[in-house]
Amino acid sequence: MSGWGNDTAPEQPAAAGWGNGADTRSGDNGDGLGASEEKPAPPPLPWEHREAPKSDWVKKTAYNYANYNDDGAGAPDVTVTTVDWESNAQVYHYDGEEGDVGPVHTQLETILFGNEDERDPTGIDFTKISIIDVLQEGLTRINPINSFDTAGLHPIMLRNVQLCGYQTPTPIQRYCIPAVKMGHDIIAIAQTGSGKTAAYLIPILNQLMGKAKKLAAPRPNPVAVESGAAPPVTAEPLVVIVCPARELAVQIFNEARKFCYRTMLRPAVIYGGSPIREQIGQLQKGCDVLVATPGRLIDMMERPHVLSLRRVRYMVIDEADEMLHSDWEEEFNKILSGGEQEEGNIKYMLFSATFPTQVRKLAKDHLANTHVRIRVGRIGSTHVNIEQKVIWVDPFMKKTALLDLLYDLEPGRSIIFVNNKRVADELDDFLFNKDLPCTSMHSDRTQREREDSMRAFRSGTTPILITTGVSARGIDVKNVKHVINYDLPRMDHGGITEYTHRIGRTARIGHRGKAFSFYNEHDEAIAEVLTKTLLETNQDIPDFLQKFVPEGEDREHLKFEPGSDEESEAGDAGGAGGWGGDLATDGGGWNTGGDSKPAVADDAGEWGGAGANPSAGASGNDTWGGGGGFGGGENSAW
Ligand SMILES: Nc1ncnc2c1ncn2[C@@H]1O[C@H](COP(=O)(O)OP(=O)(O)OP(=O)(O)O)[C@@H](O)[C@H]1O
Repeated sequence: MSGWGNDTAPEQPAAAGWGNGADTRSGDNGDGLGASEEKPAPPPLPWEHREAPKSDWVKKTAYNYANYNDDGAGAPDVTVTTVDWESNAQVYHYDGEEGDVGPVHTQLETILFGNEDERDPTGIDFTKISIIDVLQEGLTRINPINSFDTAGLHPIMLRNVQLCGYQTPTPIQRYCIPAVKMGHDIIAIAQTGSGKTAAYLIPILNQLMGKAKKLAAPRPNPVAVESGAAPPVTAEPLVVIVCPARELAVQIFNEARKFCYRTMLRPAVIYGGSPIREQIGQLQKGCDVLVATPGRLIDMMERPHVLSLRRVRYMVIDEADEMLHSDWEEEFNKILSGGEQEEGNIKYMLFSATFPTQVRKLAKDHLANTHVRIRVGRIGSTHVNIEQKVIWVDPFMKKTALLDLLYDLEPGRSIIFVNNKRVADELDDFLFNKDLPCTSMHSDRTQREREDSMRAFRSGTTPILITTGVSARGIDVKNVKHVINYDLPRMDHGGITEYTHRIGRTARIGHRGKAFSFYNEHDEAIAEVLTKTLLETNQDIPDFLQKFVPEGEDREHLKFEPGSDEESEAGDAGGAGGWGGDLATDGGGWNTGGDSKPAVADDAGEWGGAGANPSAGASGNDTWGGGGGFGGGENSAW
């Protein structure tokens, strides 16, 4: 077995995959898993007989239930080596007496930013991330920054950016940093792994540098509260960041810890599943930047002595399309009205990699008329650095195929997505019994198990993570080399949007990665939009998807129709000037790269290079795109 789905020049038939449907899907090029004339389909070996090659996967590690006894509920004879909750991670403690900027704390600096020699991001391929078209709409045009050095950042913020190892702003950062400075509400849409978190954290925190004392509630040094020398305070954050998943909240909190370093701003995170009293304890030491999942946020809002939103200046909704979903509507409205502030007092920022039309319309209702909308690439597009393979695997062959794939791949962090919790448990057992170093996570697990699982995956102790969609969005783990869709997302459960988020766990910020998806006749519903998604970044189209390849003009200018799960803007494409679904043809907006081809264009040069001139492509026409785009006019999709 030499490779998986390594198929093919277009004129050659594509790899067939694992299955017994060789008659219709035969003729692979001999290096995939499927049937071919030279190499007939292997008989379905029972996986029990398969042995791991002497590969470099690390040794498997069993879950340590001794670590799990955090609430005193476990067996008394178990040695408890409690791992703390992520929400208790160390943050910079300013001393109010010291002014706006605190002194260096060498030990914490290493905890937050890692060892000095690990901070340099060399090895990242920045050329392909530069790309593409950046489109903006709104009453004001934003002049993008070209470097962090000239972005007008407070010296401490600039230092924190350098400590993170960021040398050049990503496209979304180039626009968001000045847009926040100008005081706009923002909707920002950019591909997975393109630095959206820093795109809001850096400018928002920068705006508050030096003003925290004036804006924040007076409060004692948090250390004094911790030691009991001062009474607890009510948390009155200036910034609230809401996101849909616990792991994501923790991750954003960890980013916020970095950018708050040596500032007066104190970050905290609250999320469901972990002891509320611990999180209340954190809030009562004071909090300026609060990261939260919606349920826990509302819970805390109902305890006015613990949390008040009356001072909030910035509200960020991360993974905004998910958050604006009808399931969250009630929570969302409660959160938005929780500050009871005068209109205009709070700046709203919505971020995501995907943003179906319907949800964007809803989003617009919450924002000021002066908001700006920025998008990098087609909404919901996948990144060109991800090599995507779709492999035919009959349902009963999935385990065998997975095993083969894992044995065949170069060992490295891999995420396996499944569609239900039972399958996640089952695969975890199955792979573990095959001596593969795996862990798993889903929403039925306790929060302790979820955190342990993520920690083990992040650290590389268990480089294989099996999970449901709970981890599809936002999770940023370095060096995820492979994503495997053991099950493709169903159209009624996220569809192509979920696919985009799932595979976006690899190839982040200029790295490369591979995404494999097992496909069979049950996945036909997603086939058409999946095929177009593959075509968009010039991926190989296997035989069994060939019938979904659009023809002629439609092939040249791929249209992502509304009504598909990943909504596009057919209505406003083709010159209407909105957020066109077809970057190659729509005249809307302007691009930074001087090249109006979509993300596959690889010739856009360095970040911030050719794109320095924001009027390039605008044709000096104020009504960008020829009608309705500018200012969200009537023809706009908004
Ligand atoms: N300017 C930069 N230079 C180098 N690395 C960066 C830069 N900005 C962000 N990063 C890093 O890129 C990674 C991805 O960023 P982030 O998680 O914010 O992506 P995202 O756009 O929010 O992705 P997703 O849509 O999947 O949530 C993070 O590890 C972050 O630290």
